[in-house]
Amino acid sequence: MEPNVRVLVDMDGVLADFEGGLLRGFRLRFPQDPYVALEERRGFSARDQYGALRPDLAEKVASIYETPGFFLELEPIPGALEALQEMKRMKDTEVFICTSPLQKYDYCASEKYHWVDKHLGPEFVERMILTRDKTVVSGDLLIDDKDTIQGQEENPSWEHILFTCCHNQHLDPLPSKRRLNSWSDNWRAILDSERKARLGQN
Ligand SMILES: O=c1ccn([C@H]2C[C@H](O)[C@@H](COP(=O)(O)O)O2)c(=O)[nH]1
Ligand SMILES: [Mg+2]
Repeated sequence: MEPNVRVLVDMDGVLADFEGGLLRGFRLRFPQDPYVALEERRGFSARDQYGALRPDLAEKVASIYETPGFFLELEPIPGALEALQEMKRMKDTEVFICTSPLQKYDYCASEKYHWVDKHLGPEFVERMILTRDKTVVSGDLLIDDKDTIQGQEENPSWEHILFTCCHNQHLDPLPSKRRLNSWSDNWRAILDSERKARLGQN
C-alpha cells in the first residue's frame, strides 16, 4: 500500500470564491435584475437557481462566469492558501488540486492555471488535475463543495469530504459523510484519521 495520504482539493468553492465573484459580477453587470443572495443559494448550479427565478437569468448568470478574467480574479477562500501550503509540507502527505473546467473552457482552463500560479506558486501548478470526471482520479480524500460527485467510476478511491459553501450549507448529508465547515475547521484531524486508518490496514 502507498505510504502517503493523497489529498485532492477542489478549486471553486474551496480555494477560490466562485460564489462571491459570481454574485458581485452579476450585480455589477445586471443591476436592475433580481439576484440570489448567498444566504438564499441552494444547489450546486447557480445557473439552475437563477433560471428558476426567471428563465432569462440563467443565460445572464452564465455569461458572468464565461467572461474573460472571471476565474483569474476570484478571491481566495479565507485560510485556503495557508492550509494548502501547510498540507504540502506535511510528512506522508501528497496534495493535488482537482478541478472541473467549464465546457466552454477557452478562458476558464488557462485562468485556473494562472490563478494557482499567482496564489500558490509553480509547485502547485505541477499538481493540478483538470477533469470533468473526478471519480476516475485516484486519491484518499477529495475535499469538494459539490454535494454529489458522480462519473464513470461508481466506486471512487477517495472519500468525499464536503466543504461547506453557501449552496450546500442547508444540506444534512448522510451521517457517514464528513464535512469541513471552513479552513478554520479541523482539516488536520481528517488527514490524521486517514493516516491512522491506513496504518491499521498494514
Ligand atoms: O452554476 C454553476 C456553478 C459552477 N459551474 C462550474 C464552474 C466550474 O467550472 C465548475 C466547478 O469547478 P470545481 O473546481 O470542480 O469546483 O462548475 C457551472 O458551470 N455552473
Ligand atoms: Mg467546487
